[in-house]
Amino acid sequence: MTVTEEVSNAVPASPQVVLEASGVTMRFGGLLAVNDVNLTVREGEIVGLIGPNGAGKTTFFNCLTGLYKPTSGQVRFAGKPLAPKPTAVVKAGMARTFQNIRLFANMTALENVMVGRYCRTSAGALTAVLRGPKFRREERATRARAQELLEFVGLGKSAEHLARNMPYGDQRRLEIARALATDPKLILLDEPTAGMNPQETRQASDLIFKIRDSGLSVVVIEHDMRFIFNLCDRVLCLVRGEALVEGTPGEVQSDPRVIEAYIGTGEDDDEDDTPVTGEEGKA
Ligand SMILES: Nc1ncnc2c1ncn2[C@@H]1O[C@H](COP(=O)(O)OP(=O)(O)OP(=O)(O)O)[C@@H](O)[C@H]1O
Repeated sequence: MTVTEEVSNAVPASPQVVLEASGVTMRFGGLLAVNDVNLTVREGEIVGLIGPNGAGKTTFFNCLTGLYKPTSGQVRFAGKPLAPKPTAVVKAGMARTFQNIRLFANMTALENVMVGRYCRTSAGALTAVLRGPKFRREERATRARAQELLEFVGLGKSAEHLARNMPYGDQRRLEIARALATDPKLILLDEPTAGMNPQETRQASDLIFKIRDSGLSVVVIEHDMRFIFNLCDRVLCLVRGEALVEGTPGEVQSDPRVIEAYIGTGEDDDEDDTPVTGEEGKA
């Protein structure tokens, strides 16, 4: 067999596992908010986390990102156990946004992104106070990178706008830019389209594809089913803290247990979040 034949017959290497959560459980007193949930995220994947209100999605996110120390279970990131501390999680290469916007309202868009960048700069407190050459060099680089990220998310022209004066959809993009400033390998987005109009939602979807194409993995919580099923490679549905179904969007959206979980809550009464089936889901 020639070398060429050997190469062409080789099984393509499967993408590396970035995040591995096993048996994650979180109790609040007598309430079991997350029960023995597993999740694997590979390089370049977009994974959706769905479930009715109170299913445990945000609690699970908080366990993954070090805000909560799970009652039991383990989170491994890039092959290593992850300390349940937000700073360690960010340093390891995981960034997130929150369900409610958490920007520095009285800072400009550029300054907000620069704050995200500081976890990757090395100037200590003394250097910062003395404002020596090293500090000034790093500050210039931080500013340039922040501007680059604003352009990436489509906010290049808003750099000097105060965060509080920006339209809602732009504030959400700004949060994403700030999270990207930490140089993550994986970004977790908690309801990135909440409160957005259909045009902003489409733009959010394009932005997430662009983030994935730049080499990151993405985990996203959303109630908007069309958004999730058109975006994700894989979807995990949580119900009452437990993993109900995990699979491709096609598998999850047609699973009767998922449909029942949503209809049972009456959540789709006035929101457009009924699981959609077949071609209906392909916007
Ligand atoms: N800090 C906390 N202390 C006590 N109970 C909590 C806490 N955080 C969440 N819970 C409870 O845990 C359960 C899961 O809540 P969680 O916010 O994770 O659900 P969710 O799926 O993100 O819901 P939603 O879609 O409404 O945001 C709920 O019953 C909630 O009331």
